[in-house]
Order: sequence, then C-alpha cells, then structure tokens
Amino acid sequence: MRLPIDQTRTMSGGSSNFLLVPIPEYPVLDCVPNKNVKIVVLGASNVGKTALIVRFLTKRFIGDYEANTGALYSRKINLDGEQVSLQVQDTPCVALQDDAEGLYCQEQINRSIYWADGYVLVFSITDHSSYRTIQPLYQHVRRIHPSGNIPIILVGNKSDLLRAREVPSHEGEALAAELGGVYFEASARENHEGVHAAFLHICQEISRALGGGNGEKRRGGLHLARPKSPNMQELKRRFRQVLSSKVKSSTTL
Ligand SMILES: Nc1nc2c(ncn2[C@@H]2O[C@H](COP(=O)(O)OP(=O)(O)OP(=O)(O)O)[C@@H](O)[C@H]2O)c(=O)[nH]1
Repeated sequence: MRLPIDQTRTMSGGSSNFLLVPIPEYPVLDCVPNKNVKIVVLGASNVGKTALIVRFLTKRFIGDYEANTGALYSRKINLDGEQVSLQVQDTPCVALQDDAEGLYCQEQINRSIYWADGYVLVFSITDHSSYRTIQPLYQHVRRIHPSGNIPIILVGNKSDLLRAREVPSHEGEALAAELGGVYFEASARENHEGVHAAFLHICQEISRALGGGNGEKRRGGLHLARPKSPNMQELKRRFRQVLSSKVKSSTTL
C-alpha cells in the first residue's frame, strides 16, 4: 500500500526528504529499557512465606507476621548491573483438598499466578504435608500457564529447625528437578544469605526469560513487537533510482 506523502513524512520524523532520514531501531519514546520482574510466593499455611519476603527485602526477621491477606511489595533493585523494578506478591495459604490431589486456592491467588513472571514455591522442612502441597500447586500454576518455560524455585524453609525435620533435603532436590527448578533450603529466621540467594536466582531466571525488557513477555497477553529494522538495501536502491532519474532527466534536457 502506498501512503499519502504527508504520512510518509510523519513516519520519517517530519523531514521533507524521507529517503535520507535514518529510521530508529525503536520508537524514540518507547525504547527505554525498564524491566519489571514480578514474583509470586506460594505455599501452604505457616510455612514462612511472609517471613521469607520480609527477610529478603529488609534483611530482618520479625517473628510474628499478620495473617496474610496478600501484600504486594515493590522495590527498585540492581540486577547484574541493570536497574530493575521488582514486585513481590505475598499470598494467602493454599491447602490440599480432601482427596489430596486438588487445591483450595482463592481467586485472588489465581489472579496473582496469572500476573506473575516467576514462582517461589515454599514448604516447611518441618511439615511434610506442606511439602505434599507443592506438586498440586505446581500443576495448578501449569493450568494457568499451560505453555512455555515457567521460572520457578522450590524453597524448603525453617532449616534452622533440624530436629523437627520431616522432609529430607534429597526429597526437596528431587521434587525441584521434577518441576524444572532449583531447590533452596533456607531459614528466614537465622540466615539472610540463603534467602537472598534463592530470590536472586529467581530474579535472574525471570530477567533472562523476559529478555529485552520493558513488557516483552515470553508468552501470550501483552507483547510489544520489536519494530523492524529499516531495510538499508531497499533504501539505497530507491535513493539510487531517484538520483539516476534526475541524471537522466537533466541529460535529456
Ligand atoms: N524457626 C523458624 N520459624 C519461622 C521461619 N520462618 C517463619 N517462621 C515462623 O513461622 C510462622 C509463620 O510464618 P509466616 O511468615 O507468617 O508464614 P506464612 O506462610 O506467610 O503463613 P500464612 O499467613 O498462614 O500463609 C511465624 O511464627 C514465623 O515466625 C524460619 O525460618 N524458622
């Protein structure tokens, strides 16, 4: 389709000679990389979801946390030298249904799962039933995001309570491998480093999955297509055509 001349001028930045104006790789105003990393933390009751988030963001362990209604925490972080906007969604607990296959999961959690780019699945090493929640929870996430690679980590929290351990480390590792993620054993109570390493890993995974940043998502939904590069060969050809027609017309005169 041939555009009216006024439109071709607008596309090339208002110049009257649009053939000579370089077309930028990105639209000038939309191109600032501004990666938004969105994480949701999921797990059974009392496993330490809130404690882990608070530990990661503030380096503190408070001890008593309000029953969770689903707080959203936002921070600007520096991830491998890049300024990134991080959002961490805390969630109310999920619970296994009586048949131990399905899940009781509030609608609010489904929305968070849909919204997020990556998942921190938490159980407590002192509570085997919280561990058994993870597989159905993962299946639930998969139903909401059926295609593509889902960045995910598995965290066995409360590793300070060794005497009360009900889930051996190898079970955590095996499950994480099955789900395609990495297993971290952590203690929100005693150790900031372990918690930090776990969150850093998921942030890096998400950042990789997001690629170029600024809303370029790996799956359906919002997808900002990258503008095509100008076809330089074509521009040169058309430029030569214009020049040669000018030369021809001057020689015929
Ligand atoms: N010993 C120990 N206690 C922990 C640890 N993390 C959390 N807790 C305690 O476990 C309890 C539950 O912690 P929360 O962070 O509220 O757990 P939650 O998963 O958000 O709980 P819900 O609101 O029920 O979903 C609190 O009493 C915490 O102090 C830990 O690493 N070690």
